[in-house]
Amino acid sequence: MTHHLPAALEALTGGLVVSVQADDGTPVRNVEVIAALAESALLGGAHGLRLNGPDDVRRLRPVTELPIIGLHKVHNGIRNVITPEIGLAVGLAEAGADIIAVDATVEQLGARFDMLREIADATRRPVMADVSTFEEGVLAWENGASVVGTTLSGYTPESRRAVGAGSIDDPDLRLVAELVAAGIPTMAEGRYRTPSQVAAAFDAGVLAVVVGGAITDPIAITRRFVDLASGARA
Ligand SMILES: CC(=O)N[C@H](C=O)[C@@H](O)[C@H](O)[C@H](O)COP(=O)(O)O
Repeated sequence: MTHHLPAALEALTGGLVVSVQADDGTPVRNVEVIAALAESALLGGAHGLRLNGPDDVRRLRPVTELPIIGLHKVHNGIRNVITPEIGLAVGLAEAGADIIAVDATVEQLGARFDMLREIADATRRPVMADVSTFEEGVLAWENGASVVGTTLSGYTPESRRAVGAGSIDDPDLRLVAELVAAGIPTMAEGRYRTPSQVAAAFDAGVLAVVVGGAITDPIAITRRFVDLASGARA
């Protein structure tokens, strides 16, 4: 395995990446609104952005030289799958993404983990493998991923079993620790909601942490406060 850390990942090391995404049909799902949120994140000191779809990547590319992780979500009827086709990955690279995020779950790839290396070769970009379990992280690392993200823990049948008694509301810091212990460059992503959770991931030795909804989803943020309002608790 030839594994050097690509420049775009060097640039993210020790940093916070802000994921700016919105579901179709929500008021935030507008390229200019996404751009405003992303630019705000950059003003706040984000070290990079994670963006869904070539339109958003293309809109933000001239705004920053910091790394952009691009992904292309496709709904498979049950959940969003992340960049399931090589053509979608190439589209993200052409739009200006520095790193391509790919769904690297057994649920999605089955035995086709070599697709990760094909995407890296076709795009000439490092691949971030979004995994849900430790085993998937190892497979992804052995098949050409440059970094592994804990993004999909809790979103596949395999990972829901593994999380078991742990709260599905919390980030999967156990998976983070396992990947780091195996010497795999790791991005902590998925359900990081508080600064202390982010600090815990850095303490565990991750390369970077990705925070999404806690910063960029006003609907989810509002809901969390509303749930604590006395009227809702009655
Ligand atoms: C599961 C899935 O499709 N995750 C997506 C991956 O890009 C995004 O919807 C998440 O917002 C992102 O991973 C950041 O996570 P959080 O928003 O929990 O901080």
